[in-house]
Amino acid sequence: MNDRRIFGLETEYGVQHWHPEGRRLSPEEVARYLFRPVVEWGRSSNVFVENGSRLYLDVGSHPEYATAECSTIDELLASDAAGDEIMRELIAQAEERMHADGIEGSVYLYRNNADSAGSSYGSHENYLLRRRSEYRRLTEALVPFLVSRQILVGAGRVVPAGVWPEGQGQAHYAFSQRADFVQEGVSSSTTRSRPIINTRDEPHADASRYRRLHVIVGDSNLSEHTHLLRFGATDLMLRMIESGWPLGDKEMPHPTLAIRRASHDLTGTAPLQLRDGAASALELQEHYLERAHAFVERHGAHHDRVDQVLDLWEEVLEAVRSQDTSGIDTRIDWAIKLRLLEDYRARHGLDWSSPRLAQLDLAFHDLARGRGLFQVLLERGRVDRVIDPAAARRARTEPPSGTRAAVRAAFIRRARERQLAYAVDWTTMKLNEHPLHVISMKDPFDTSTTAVERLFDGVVDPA
Ligand SMILES: Nc1ncnc2c1ncn2[C@@H]1O[C@H](COP(=O)(O)OP(=O)(O)OP(=O)(O)O)[C@@H](O)[C@H]1O
Ligand SMILES: [Mg+2]
Repeated sequence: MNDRRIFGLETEYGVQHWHPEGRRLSPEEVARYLFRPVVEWGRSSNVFVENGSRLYLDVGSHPEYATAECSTIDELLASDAAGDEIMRELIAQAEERMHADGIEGSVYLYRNNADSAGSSYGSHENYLLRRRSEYRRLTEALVPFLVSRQILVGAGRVVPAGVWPEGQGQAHYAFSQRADFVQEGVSSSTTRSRPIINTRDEPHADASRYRRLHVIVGDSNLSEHTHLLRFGATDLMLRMIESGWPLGDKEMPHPTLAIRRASHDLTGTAPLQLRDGAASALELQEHYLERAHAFVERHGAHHDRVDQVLDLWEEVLEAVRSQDTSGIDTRIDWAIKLRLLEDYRARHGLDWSSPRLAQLDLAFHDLARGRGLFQVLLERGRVDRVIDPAAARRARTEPPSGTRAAVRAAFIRRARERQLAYAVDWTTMKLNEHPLHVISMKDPFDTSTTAVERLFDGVVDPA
């Protein structure tokens, strides 16, 4: 069994300008300010940066950072944290320029999944698969796992009255931000129909050998442990499916209904319809965890955080089962947020319908240090970390070392040292002045920089 996989995480951010009296800029205007320095050095609002990751502004107003290809979860956590840092730097520069233009107020940056206008934006996971795996079977087998996974790794949401059950229902707290926006199970469209898995076949690699699985159902997570569980458990699921490990026949005929039911039921016990019978989110996850334990016992752990993933998986299920989240409320997003809101609710005697709670929910996702509520908990040591903060700081400029991202970063560094314009995507790189010398990187595990050296030492600076 090949033990290595590529992971990547794409995060779309929400931005908002706030001014107590003056005119507030629209999110589109804010995004344009944010990307001005990017356009100045990269000549585009779609660039690859020095750590090998992609930074861009699509149509609309949600800046996106896509981590470089990572071959371990630790690399992924670091590369992802670097994205938040880059966005903070862009915010600081944008505010300076705005103030220079006479526009007062502050820019808020949110790592969440819905704005006040009711539109949703994503947190997309990417997993490398071998082409030979039966893709259709794999995605079908993954859907019930992904539908129930939100009880592990949802980011938590204050739900206003009238949302669930649809058109009615009291205000309450739910596991997931994204669940109510999901419109399909497995489909090739991302924006129009918002599926759980997007099947558009863009492997960003040798298409005869690889596929890229694009999971777009996840919430934007904040805590490193929640990311660890999200990627660690999903990777274990993929390994089990790829190796034909028996997972039982858990086909889910109505995933969009099931995902809503599971999200709005904090007990984890609401029955979700399967093709044969029904199972709750808790039962489904207990089943997958039992299978994963047996799988790891048979095949051994394939990386050094497998035991931690399995333990955390069990701890979260135990918390849901016992309705006691005190064991996970420093590690799992929905539980961290729930504790904060419950404390506030108790102190002020508030009902879930209070607008104060919806504001705190939003403030939880504010990325500003010293202001965003999750950031403050982190700074006060009330949230546990997985990686050394120094590793996250290094990842701002350094690529993950085990993938072609290292080659891309070497190319970008040398091009920028010489102030040469370049064009890069996930699999190719070239200098605009030397359009015939395209470097192709079809194998995401290839870390050889020979072609980059040949280009710069042989073509750009021949001896
Ligand atoms: N071969 C691969 N297998 C798995 N993940 C990959 C592979 N190549 C790149 N990735 C990761 O996939 C993500 C691609 O991000 P990007 O935003 O470009 O996604 P996209 O789906 O191609 O495009 P868009 O968001 O514009 O629709 C990155 O996080 C990257 O690290
Ligand atoms: Mg993207």
